[in-house]
Amino acid sequence: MSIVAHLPKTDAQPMVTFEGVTKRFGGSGGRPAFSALAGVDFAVARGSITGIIGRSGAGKSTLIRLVNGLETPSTGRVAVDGVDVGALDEAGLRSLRREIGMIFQHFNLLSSRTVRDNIALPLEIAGVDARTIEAKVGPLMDLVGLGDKAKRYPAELSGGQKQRVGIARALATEPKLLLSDEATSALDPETTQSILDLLKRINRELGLTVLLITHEMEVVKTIASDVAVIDRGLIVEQGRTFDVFTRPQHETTRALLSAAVGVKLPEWISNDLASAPSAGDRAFVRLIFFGETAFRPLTARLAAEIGADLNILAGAIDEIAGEPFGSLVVSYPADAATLERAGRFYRETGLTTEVLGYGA
Ligand SMILES: Nc1ncnc2c1ncn2[C@@H]1O[C@H](COP(=O)(O)OP(=O)(O)OP(=O)(O)O)[C@@H](O)[C@H]1O
Repeated sequence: MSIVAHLPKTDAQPMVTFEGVTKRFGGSGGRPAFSALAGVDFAVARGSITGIIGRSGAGKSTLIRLVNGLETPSTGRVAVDGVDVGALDEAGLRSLRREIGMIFQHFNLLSSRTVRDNIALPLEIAGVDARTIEAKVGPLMDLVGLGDKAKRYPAELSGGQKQRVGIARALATEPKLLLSDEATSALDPETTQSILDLLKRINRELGLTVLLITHEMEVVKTIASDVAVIDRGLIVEQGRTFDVFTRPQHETTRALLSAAVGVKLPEWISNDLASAPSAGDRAFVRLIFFGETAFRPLTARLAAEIGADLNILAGAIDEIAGEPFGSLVVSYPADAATLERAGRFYRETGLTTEVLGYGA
């Protein structure tokens, strides 16, 4: 066990840390090795809901399997609550896994067991006595809203109800960390929302840290306080969800988010835009409102600054990790005098803008 395990735990100590983690698969029998993780440094803050997003094959599942010791790093170190996962023996891994709950896309319930018995399973495996199990399972069923379904079998439940059983089962051993592997990907939008509400409530009320991997940007946008973007085995961007989603820096993040955040111009306009203005062109600009700017009447002032020739083409108000965020696409003449006036206005007001291009 690592020496870090003996240090006092503070809020500042992350729940999970990845330090220089690489993971290679294969490489035996003359086959080339494949590098699924290429050097990951990353921390999951205690009490956070942290999302990991990335395209298919980017390394999300590998990352999460390293946390509960289903995989071991080729190099580097993964620690959960200060404990080096790679240094644990079988008994150590068993006790670590009791402290980590996991929920899955396809729920992984045992079809021959009732709701109650599915939730009790991890406690039975841990050797907990029948009376304690009885005392724990009832409140767990109530917590996930299935108090009246104890004797039902998985086949009798909807997808959302099955995931609620999965969540109750994951919480049975009172874990400090919940890993979620695409837990809402098989659910419709309304059911997804109710499961996300439940995860948010569990995070808040039980203080449980949640690490989730997903290809659904909406999931991260709705509940994750923090996010990391993984691309070809590397974390290319990480930070508070609001910051990363409103000001994405990396090309992969921008591509993943393009449909999920703010507004887009219709393609028939955006396809024809040039990167520099020609005579008589208009500038197409996205204005982004957040924090203080979300509440100031800046559009009216911009119109006053630019004159009557301001077109509002698209707009949306959104919420990211509980914070309001608005975006507006406008166009105005791209002559030097107007561009200068608009630029001055953006500098003075601190408004965030993105020039989409120039066109007729
Ligand atoms: N056991 C394994 N043996 C060989 N290659 C593997 C193994 N596990 C994963 N890989 C490869 O590592 C890469 C990352 O896989 P991983 O499952 O972590 O990606 P992912 O981001 O979770 O993708 P998805 O969203 O499609 O599940 C993929 O190219 C995958 O084929």
